[in-house]
Amino acid sequence: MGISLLTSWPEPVQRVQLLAESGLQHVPAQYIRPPAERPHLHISPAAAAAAAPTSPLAKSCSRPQQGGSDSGNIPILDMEDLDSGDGERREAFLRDLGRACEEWGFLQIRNHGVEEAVMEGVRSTAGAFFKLPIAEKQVYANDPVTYQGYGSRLGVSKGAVLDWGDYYFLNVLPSSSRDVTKWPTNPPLWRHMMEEYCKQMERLSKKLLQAISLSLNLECTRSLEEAFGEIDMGVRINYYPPCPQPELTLGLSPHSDPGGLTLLLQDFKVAGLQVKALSTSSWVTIPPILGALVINLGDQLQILTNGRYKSVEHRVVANSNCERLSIACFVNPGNSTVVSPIPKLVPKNELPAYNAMTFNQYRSFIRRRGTNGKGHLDSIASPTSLTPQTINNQA
Ligand SMILES: O=C(O)CCC(=O)C(=O)O
Ligand SMILES: [Fe+2]
Repeated sequence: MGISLLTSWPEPVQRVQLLAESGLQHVPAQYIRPPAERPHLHISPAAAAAAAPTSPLAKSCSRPQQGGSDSGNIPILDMEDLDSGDGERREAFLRDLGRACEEWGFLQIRNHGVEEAVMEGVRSTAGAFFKLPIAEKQVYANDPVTYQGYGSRLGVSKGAVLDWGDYYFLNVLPSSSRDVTKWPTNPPLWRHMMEEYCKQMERLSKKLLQAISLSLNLECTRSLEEAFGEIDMGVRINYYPPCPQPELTLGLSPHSDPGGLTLLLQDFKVAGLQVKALSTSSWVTIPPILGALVINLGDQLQILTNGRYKSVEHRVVANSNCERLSIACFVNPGNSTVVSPIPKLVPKNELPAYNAMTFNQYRSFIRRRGTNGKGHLDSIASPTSLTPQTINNQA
């Protein structure tokens, strides 16, 4: 891992929103994925008709524009079952949670306690930022050292295929990691909404970590929180403009999230997020559900659980007629926390499946290389658990 950090992007940064707004009819070459990585969109004549400019946006956007299965069985859990005081409902919730973490690495939750007004507030102020004049947004342009601010690419590999999306990334916790100069002052409510949203997300993430600890039968409800150490939290607002040729590109390349737990507020009008089902390796769309949150496990939880719970590859498909906005809150182990499998989860007489590493080391590795499916996690699997294929992939 002896590659030094680049302090600026390897090529001039293009804002995808500007490209989209220029009215171009073809996706520029650097956004075109090799045929095997394209999303195989099947746009039916009916969907194409619905996409005509005169049709109501919400009608044509709510339908996923994709091939493969529609929603599969990505579990939807009701957090009231956890809080109800009814022992059986609680047990069933923990069992379903454990199964979701093992079989999908993804779930949706309802009745999670995050106020609707706060979700709506953060969504609308975050969206309003992207509508500001470009010069105002450029003041917050980010760099590949901290990633904080207004960005358009992940990773610094020169010549990499780019994603059809812009984003805004911020460190939120610990407070010492915040760069307040990167917190927009316009829209005026932006800071307040983000602060409130993140507070509620932090509370919810702790509750989820406790529930996940219980689902694993760990000694103590706080086992995972303790393994995380001081929580590191970041938030990324993803903005995907409409795309003239969504069948050639992706809004976000396949990746697993590097951290602990991701709490995602999807765009409730526009589908686009897809998960690579562990059972079939096919891409499954996560349907937007108003008021629900998508929860997914990151690589650090796969490491801590010695591979029992999974961080699963996901991607975002672009959309020909609708913009899409999502807000991902990444809850991670502390920067200097050394993460390795929890001993109780390593079978007797076996070596841990992953080598120990601080979260900071892991993250900087990914920030240099950009998204790479699950290749980063495979690369720290301990030699005993490497398959010939993963070894070849690392070469
Ligand atoms: O936009 C989405 O729905 C997913 C975003 C995502 O996977 C991420 O920000 O890591
Ligand atoms: Fe992600």
